Amino acid sequence: MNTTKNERYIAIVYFSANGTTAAMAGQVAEGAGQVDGTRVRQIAIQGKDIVEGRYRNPETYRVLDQMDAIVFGSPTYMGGPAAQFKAFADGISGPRYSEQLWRGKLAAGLTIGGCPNGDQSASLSYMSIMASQLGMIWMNLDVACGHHPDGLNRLGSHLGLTAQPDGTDVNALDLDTACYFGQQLAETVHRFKRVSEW
Ligand SMILES: Cc1cc2nc3c(=O)[nH]c(=O)nc-3n(C[C@H](O)[C@H](O)[C@H](O)COP(=O)(O)O)c2cc1C
Repeated sequence: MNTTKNERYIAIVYFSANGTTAAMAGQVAEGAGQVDGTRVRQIAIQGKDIVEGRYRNPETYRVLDQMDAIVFGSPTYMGGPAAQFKAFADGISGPRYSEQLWRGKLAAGLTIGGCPNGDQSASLSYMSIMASQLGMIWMNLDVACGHHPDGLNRLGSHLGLTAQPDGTDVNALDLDTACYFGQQLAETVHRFKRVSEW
């Protein structure tokens, strides 16, 4: 990957079976891409890359090595991240853990569940613990529920993004929240880099 000094790189790596997590990932990418000098990659975790329960696509991890920030995404299944996401997470082990290769990168999480409180926070908790094991810096959602003029963060999640489908689509306010979050994340990445280079 060719990198440019002033550009910042964000990846959203997610699993989605039916497209709603993918729609949230797309909105995060949209928001992040609105910030000048930000390049965004979306990486879908594919079942075909999971062999004997472990994610085996080294290229995904190599791309993530280059990023300034990584957003982790999974639907909530049975009160936690989907098995496909966990297979990806377990595949991070090795030097990325033992040598903390992702130390100092920003991390964030997104999830979706069929219920307004479908224990989605358990998925976000898992992602934040995983990020802390890797030495990453967790980014929260800074919108007070019930106090945003446009109704963002209607589900009242601060640990990360949660969402709920409205029929087959994702609720429009949840998509707007994801777009806002992507923008905030990108701005934070640029701020962080400026401070660390100072
Ligand atoms: C096996 C399974 C378990 C699920 N468990 C939960 C759950 O614990 N909480 C919840 O709110 N929704 C749950 N759901 C609903 C999904 O999270 C929801 O349909 C989501 O939008 C799917 O994401 P996707 O469209 O990206 O595949 C479950 C769905 C499946 C298939």
